[in-house]
Amino acid sequence: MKLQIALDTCNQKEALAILHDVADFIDVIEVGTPMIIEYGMEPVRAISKEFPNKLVLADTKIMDAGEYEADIAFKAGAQIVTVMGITHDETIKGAVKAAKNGNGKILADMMCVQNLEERAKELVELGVDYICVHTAFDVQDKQSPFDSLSKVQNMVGSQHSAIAGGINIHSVDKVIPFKPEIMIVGNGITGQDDRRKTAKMIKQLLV
Ligand SMILES: O=C([C@H](O)CO)[C@H](O)[C@H](O)COP(=O)(O)O
Repeated sequence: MKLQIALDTCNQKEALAILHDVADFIDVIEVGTPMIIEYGMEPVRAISKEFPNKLVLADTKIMDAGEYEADIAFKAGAQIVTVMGITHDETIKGAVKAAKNGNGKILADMMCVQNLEERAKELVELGVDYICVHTAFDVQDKQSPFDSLSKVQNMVGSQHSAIAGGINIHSVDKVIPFKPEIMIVGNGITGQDDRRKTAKMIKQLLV
């Protein structure tokens, strides 16, 4: 199980400082969507250069122009790029093509997908590597991603599954029994007073 840190609401300097603090316990570094909206691919370039031994994920949440947009992120140094699972198959196929050309992987974000199991199966058949059940920031006070994880795993297996959305040290135990390939934690690490200690504790729970 890989631990992915989501860097959402920081600038590049802050992101690098957080990463130097916690990198020992992190497998995948996510340059989050808010960061990409504010700074483009620059943090992806800088972080992949600074941490060549970590996987870097660009949370582009691609909805259209799959090949063109995914290609931009792979060329900037990302090894994993995200696309919205709800979008057109043509967009998914384009992103998968860019991943093949860039020797990278695609993670599909299942936010807003209603037919979760059916769509997860289709996406893996289209060549998507990871299916991520995800509770959006904006609805985390009333929803959680935990129940969706087993549904996805029943269709595509744990090796293709990922989970995100409000996970923290107190809720990790709801994820561990399912052993998804990637568990994503944003504010549950970045928003803590002692980020290094929190990241270490979470990572220790995963192995
Ligand atoms: O993808 C995310 C969100 O949609 C904002 O772009 C977050 O990176 C993801 O939810 C993980 O962050 P936390 O919910 O703070 O753990």
